[in-house]
Amino acid sequence: MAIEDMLDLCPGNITNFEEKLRNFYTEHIHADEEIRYCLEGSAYFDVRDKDDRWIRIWIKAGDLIILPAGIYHRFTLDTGNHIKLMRLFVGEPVWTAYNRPQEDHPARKGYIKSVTEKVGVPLAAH
Ligand SMILES: CSCCC(=O)C(=O)O
Repeated sequence: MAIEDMLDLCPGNITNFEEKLRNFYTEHIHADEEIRYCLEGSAYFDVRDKDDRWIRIWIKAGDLIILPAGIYHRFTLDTGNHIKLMRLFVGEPVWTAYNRPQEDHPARKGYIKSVTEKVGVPLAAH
């Protein structure tokens, strides 16, 4: 069963806006895929490359982003200070964030395993 909700993120629109943004920008993983469709505005999702350097992804209206369970990431608004996102879930919505380090979390282990299998060599993957 697929479920969706809407997040309209801008100052004044959300209770505890600053705290939410601080949490989104703290590096973390989720136990499920993070699926987001951008309807308005823009923002950044950051993920890590294999050398643990940040890769910044700028998403804008019409973009869909899917982050696999267990991948370290963070999120922030850009200077437009607004994004409207559809959050899509497979099954019950789960958005619990587990802050880094999470090397023993099952989702993290699963992510490392899948990346290692795809690349064909063991990776200290991020
Ligand atoms: C505003 S959606 C992206 C932020 C995030 O990573 C989360 O939902 O935990």
